Amino acid sequence: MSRRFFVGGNFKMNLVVNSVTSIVTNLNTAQLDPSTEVVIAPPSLYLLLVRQLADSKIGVAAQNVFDKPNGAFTGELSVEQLRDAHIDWTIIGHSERRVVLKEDDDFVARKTKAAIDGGLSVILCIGESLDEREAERTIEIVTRQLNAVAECLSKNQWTKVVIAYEPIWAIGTGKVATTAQAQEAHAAIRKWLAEKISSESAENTRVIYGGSVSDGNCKDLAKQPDVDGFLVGGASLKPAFVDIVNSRISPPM
Ligand SMILES: O=C[C@H](O)COP(=O)(O)O
Repeated sequence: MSRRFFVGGNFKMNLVVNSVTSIVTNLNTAQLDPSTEVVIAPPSLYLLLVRQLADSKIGVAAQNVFDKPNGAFTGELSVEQLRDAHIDWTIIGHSERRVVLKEDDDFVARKTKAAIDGGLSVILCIGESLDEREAERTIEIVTRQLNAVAECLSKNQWTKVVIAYEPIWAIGTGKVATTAQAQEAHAAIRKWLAEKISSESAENTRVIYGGSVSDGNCKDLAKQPDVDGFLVGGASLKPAFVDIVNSRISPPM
């Protein structure tokens, strides 16, 4: 399999200068599986600091970006500003922004296009609510979310996207999807890539899982054939993050 395992740490609206410095310093000195791509997403206030502190092997992501190039958009950051700060990644469409800040599929798609056109790589978050899962609408919902982005992107741009499948009911709840639930959704997303985008994209676009990933459940999830990594929230603030990055290597005897 040619897809490089990917582990993102989404710090969300947590940490202050001292704690963010200590987390990044610890990551710099930790033994991280070199075959795993690691990208951390601090609050925007700390992007410059984290980019300066973090070892070059650790990628840095914004948690969001705006779809306009510049202008009177109070509180927003542009793609150009992120690039200027040597930030190569952004998360887009996290459910906390979709639900709390009412970002719809079209806005998420426009931001994804602006980010990729401007040279960023994107961690594109999709996922269903508990009601939607119970109504067996998971595939319908993630397909709708992906179709909106597919309307905006050219087929070859999907290599710049990491799709993060994050069932909303599993985020921050301690209620992780079972390995079977995760694999089923990921396989459906890969099928969508094959049918809607290209066989090349189905082969190369990474589909990662997010939602209560911990050092206790990551190994089994990582064994699933269509799980190419994780987007980690709460556990990315803890030493357990290193174990999640290293989830595909056995602990020393
Ligand atoms: O972006 C990360 C996800 O929202 C998962 O968060 P969590 O690991 O705290 O459940």
